[in-house]
Amino acid sequence: MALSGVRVLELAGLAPAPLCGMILADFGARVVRVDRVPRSAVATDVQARGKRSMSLDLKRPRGAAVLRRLCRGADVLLEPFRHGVMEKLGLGPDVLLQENPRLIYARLTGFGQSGKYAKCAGHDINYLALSGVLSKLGRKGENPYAPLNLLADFAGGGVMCAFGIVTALYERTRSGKGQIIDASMVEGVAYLSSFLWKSQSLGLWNRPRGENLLDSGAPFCETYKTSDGKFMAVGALEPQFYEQFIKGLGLDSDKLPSQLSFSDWSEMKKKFASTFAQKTQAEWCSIFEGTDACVTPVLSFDEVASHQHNKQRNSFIENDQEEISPRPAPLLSRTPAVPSFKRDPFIGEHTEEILLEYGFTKQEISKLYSDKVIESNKPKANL
Ligand SMILES: C[C@H](CCC[C@@H](C)[C@H]1CC[C@H]2[C@@H]3[C@H](O)C[C@@H]4C[C@H](O)CC[C@]4(C)[C@H]3C[C@H](O)[C@]12C)C(=O)SCCNC(=O)CCNC(=O)[C@H](O)C(C)(C)COP(=O)(O)OP(=O)(O)OC[C@H]1O[C@@H](n2cnc3c(N)ncnc32)[C@H](O)[C@@H]1OP(=O)(O)O
Repeated sequence: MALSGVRVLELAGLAPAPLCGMILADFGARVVRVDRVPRSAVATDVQARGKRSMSLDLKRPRGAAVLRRLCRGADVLLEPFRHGVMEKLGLGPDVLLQENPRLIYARLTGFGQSGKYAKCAGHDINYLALSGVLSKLGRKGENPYAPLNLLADFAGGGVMCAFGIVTALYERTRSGKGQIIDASMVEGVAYLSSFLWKSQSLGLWNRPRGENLLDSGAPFCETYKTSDGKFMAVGALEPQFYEQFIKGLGLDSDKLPSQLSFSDWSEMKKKFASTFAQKTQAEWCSIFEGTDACVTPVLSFDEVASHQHNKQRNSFIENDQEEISPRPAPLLSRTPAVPSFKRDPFIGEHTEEILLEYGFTKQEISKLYSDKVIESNKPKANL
């Protein structure tokens, strides 16, 4: 796999860093999640595919010293705390990079390592708001609306940070040097929205929120309810595709306002809505199948893995616990990601094997156990 041999230490965090670590693991990195000494062995990290877990108390000076030693043998450290937490633990980048100049020290936060909000708590919606992007999201006449925590946490955070790490790893092959990655989710999601910024002069966003071409304003870029209570998604933007969409609906384009007649959009939506309401989702699927009308069913999580197209591409996988999840993307032709099919690790399940792997002796490990600096949670065998 592309990242085989890369050793990553991921300090346990909420949502974005776990995704970042999972992406690296899917593509072959050996990812260790460093958990706290737990109250329970069951982790809340649901994005732990392919990771191992060790349990380490970083608040104890000897725990921090263990992490320093681990970092000497690692390629990447991924930390998800607000600015200042690592420095307070004596684990700031100046310390760790001095001990291992090849280390890539990735800091994944909401507000970044500087600026007046650097030490403030926050979540996806706050970062999205500060990036300007939230102001663009929402339906006409309604308040801005955050689409789950997908944009800032995952796209602008986890994925962008993974990109930074891979870029730094590539650069290190030339310079031999590590570096610090300051991955701010505000900036990550703002960068992701470059198209919005750079297309302003095209007049795409002149109208209020929810009244533009791509923000649920246009009747040909919308979802519609079908007679069986399901939905169809329409993205018939270009005139040639719009023509096919109108044809599929069984409407006469000569009797409709022109596609880009903004003032008629809300009437056109009503017309399309009443048309879609006359047939089931399956009926609309068979009408639009094989056309360029850009009309697709809105699938539920229950339906998505068995949809013919997704099945043909094996886009979803099932692990040994019969849990279905998306296959890692994108597909690399020679060195594709090979996700683990095993269950997620318990907190501290691999503490001992990881420490041995990083050069600790059995005696050192026993002392750390007895001093409660580390903990182990081996699953009991089912005999
Ligand atoms: C929208 C998303 C968030 C979604 C999260 C949900 C998935 C979960 C939120 C609530 C959960 C539920 C709830 O807990 C109740 C149930 C509990 C049950 O166990 C499970 C079911 C629950 C229903 C549970 C289910 C789910 O888990 C929830 C629904 C996001 O936006 S995520 C993005 C958040 N932002 C960032 O990541 C940006 C960077 N980070 C930060 O800004 C802060 O970390 C953050 C997120 C604001 C948290 O601040 P906090 O004060 O808690 O932490 P920090 O200041 O960063 O400091 C960390 C401290 O911890 C110490 N520490 C770290 N590791 C160790 C260690 N190994 N040993 C010892 N100590 C450690 C560290 O030293 C810091 O200590 P100090 O505070 O003393 O400096």
